[in-house]
Order: sequence, then C-alpha cells, then structure tokens
Amino acid sequence: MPKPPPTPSPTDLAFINRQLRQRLTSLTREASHNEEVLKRFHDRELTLLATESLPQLLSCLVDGMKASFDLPNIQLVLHDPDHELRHLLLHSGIEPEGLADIRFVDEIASFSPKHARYRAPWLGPFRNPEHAILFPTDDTLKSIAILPMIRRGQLVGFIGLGSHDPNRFTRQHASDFLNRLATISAICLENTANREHLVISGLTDALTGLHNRRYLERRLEEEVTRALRYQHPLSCLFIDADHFKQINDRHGHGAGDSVLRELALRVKECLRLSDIATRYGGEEFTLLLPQTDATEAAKLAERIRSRIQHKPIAIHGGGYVEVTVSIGVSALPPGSSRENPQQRAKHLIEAADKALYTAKESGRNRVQLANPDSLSGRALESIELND
Ligand SMILES: Nc1nc2c(ncn2[C@@H]2O[C@H](COP(=O)(O)OP(=O)(O)OP(=O)(O)O)[C@@H](O)[C@H]2O)c(=O)[nH]1
Repeated sequence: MPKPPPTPSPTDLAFINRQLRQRLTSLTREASHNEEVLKRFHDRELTLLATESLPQLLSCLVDGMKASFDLPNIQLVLHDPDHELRHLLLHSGIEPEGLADIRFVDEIASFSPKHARYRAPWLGPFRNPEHAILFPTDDTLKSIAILPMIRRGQLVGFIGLGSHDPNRFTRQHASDFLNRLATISAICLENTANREHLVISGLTDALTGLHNRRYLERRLEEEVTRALRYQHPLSCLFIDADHFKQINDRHGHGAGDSVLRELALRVKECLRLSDIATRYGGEEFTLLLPQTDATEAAKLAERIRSRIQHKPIAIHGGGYVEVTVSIGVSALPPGSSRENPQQRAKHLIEAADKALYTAKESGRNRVQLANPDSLSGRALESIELND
C-alpha cells in the first residue's frame, strides 16, 4: 500500500495559502488588465464606426489611437490608386500631403513590396532599414505592429503602431484584437469614402467640373435611342493622357491635378454645346458627340490632340510640362441593327476604348478610329484631317 502524503505542518499550510493568494491576486490583475484592453479596443471600434467624415475617420485612426493606446507613433498608409481619397480630402479643404503620419500611395506593391504581401498583423522588434518605410519619422522605436487593412480580399492600407517599449509588441502577443481593429478600420474607410462621394460628387467630377461617369451612363442610352430614332450619327471619343503617371511621380499629385484640369478646359474649348464631356476616371475623358459622324469625330479628335500637344501646361508649384494624349474614336454604325439601344451603347463605348488601346499600343500621341461593326481598329491616316 502506498504511503499517504505527510500532513503539512501549519507553517507549510500558511506558505501554500500565501502562494495561492498571490496567484489569485496576479490572475485577478491580469483579468482586469485584459478587460481594460478589451474595453479600449471596443471603445475605439465604436468611435471608428461613429465617424461621419473622412477627415474625422483619419484623425480617429491616428490621433485617437495614439491617445487610447498610449502610443507615441501611429502611421497610416492608404492605397489610393485613383486619388479618390485625396480628392475627397481636398474637397473638404484639407491638403492630403500636409497630413502628418498619413501617406497615400498609388500602388502598395511598389511602395513596399515586402509589406504588400502581409495578410495578418506582424508584431515584433523595430528594425530600421526594413521598417523605416512605414515609420519614417522615428528611428528610436523599439517594437512595432504592422496591421494590414484588408477589404474584400484586397490590401487597402496599413496601420503601423510604434512603441518605445521593446515588450509592447512581440511575436508572442496575440494579434486577434489588432486584426479585428484593422478590418473594422478598412470597412469604415470604404463606407466613409462612399458616403462622401455620394454627397459631394453627384453627377459632376469635383476636380475638372466635367460630368462624371455616372452621368455618362445615364445619358448614353438616351442619346443612342435618339440617334437611332432620327437616323442621326453619334460618335464617341476616349481621350487618355500619355504617361500621366510620370507627371505625378516627377512633379507631385498637385501638378498632376492641374494637368487634368487644363486638359478638361482644352477639351471643352473644342466642343459644341450639345456635346457631352465626362471624366471617365483617372486621366481618361470621354466625349459623346450627337449628330457627328466618324469622320467629323476624328477631325475633332485630331484638333484636341494637337491643341494639347502644342502648348505646355502650367503646373501647380510652378513650371510647365509637355503633355500628349491618345484618342480612340468610335461611331454608331449607320442603318438598322437587331441590337437594342443598350447593346449598341455598350458597343460604342467598347469600340472607342479598344481604339484608344490601339492608339497607345502604336506609340501614343495619336488618334485611332475604330470600326464599330467589327470592333477592329482602322488607322486614322485613311481619313482626311483638313480643317
Ligand atoms: N494627379 C492625379 N493623378 C491621378 C488621378 N487619377 C489617377 N491618377 C494617376 O494617373 C496615373 C495613370 O497611370 P497609368 O494608368 O499607368 O497610365 P499612364 O502613366 O498615363 O500611361 P499610359 O496611359 O499607358 O500612357 C496613375 O499614377 C494614377 O495614380 C487624379 O485625379 N489626379
């Protein structure tokens, strides 16, 4: 028979008791700390969800987070390929390039190829050469958390949390709360931008004052129906600035914007009142030309192209840049067709877009006419461009 364990002496019992009490105190302290952390995350999430404007959201993400997590450094990198966020901020009177700790990038993959692959939070020691791109303002950080913001499977930005305490973010820390916070931030960013867009833009492009794509989509079918009913010609131009990215890269986003505004002005100067000019997206403009056949449309396209090429454009911040555009031209094929107006409208747009692509492929700074029947390109040289 095994020997029963010796009965502990009163001194032993007091010792065990003290140990248990200490353990209990430490567990209670840990539980209340966890509760406090959870509450802080919860409060932050509620504040994010309650923000009503983009400036408010960005301030909540950076300054609010610094205060509520007691962190010296928070960095935000946002993917903004079409400069949508930057325009929304400009519209609210805020210069995006002047926002401390927030950067807008055209492409995350070229901004930081390594971090662009992150799909979950990374916590660990701050290493200057590797992390300076995300934390450019403080090389005294000791530990960091990089939170990728993912929306619909796409990386839309990063939140970088930086601390001077080497133990604040380590590989051993759980990152579920941080991941959740980044996801909620990405959703809030999308919602806020969408909401502001709706309010601000309506049917007009805020930067150029031209109509926007939504307006074109509404008008297109109407114009096609009218052209078919009255047997009038209808043409479409797709105009795209050449190597526009280089202008942004060399002279800054403000300069790129002044070029877009001037392009819109020069295009407008060539149009009739009945023509419909829209900014289709980025550096691409679309013209819908009622009562204009393919030859007339190609002549107009050539006038626009040469007007833009011949006079350099003054840019924001001083100086001039030389800009050229490529243009694709399409026209409704004459005569009846089995296609309904919706299909015809779609083909008209696709043909101009395809012709534009051909113009780009063949060297840019040129006009390319599409043959809407076959949707294949025909070189402009075959059209006389005498004014
Ligand atoms: N400044 C400014 N840039 C914009 C705006 N919208 C889009 N862009 C930028 O326009 C650039 C378009 O680049 P790409 O599509 O590569 O075209 P590209 O450089 O013009 O080259 P090609 O069209 O092939 O001649 C990207 O850098 C966008 O970020 C805007 O509203 N303002």
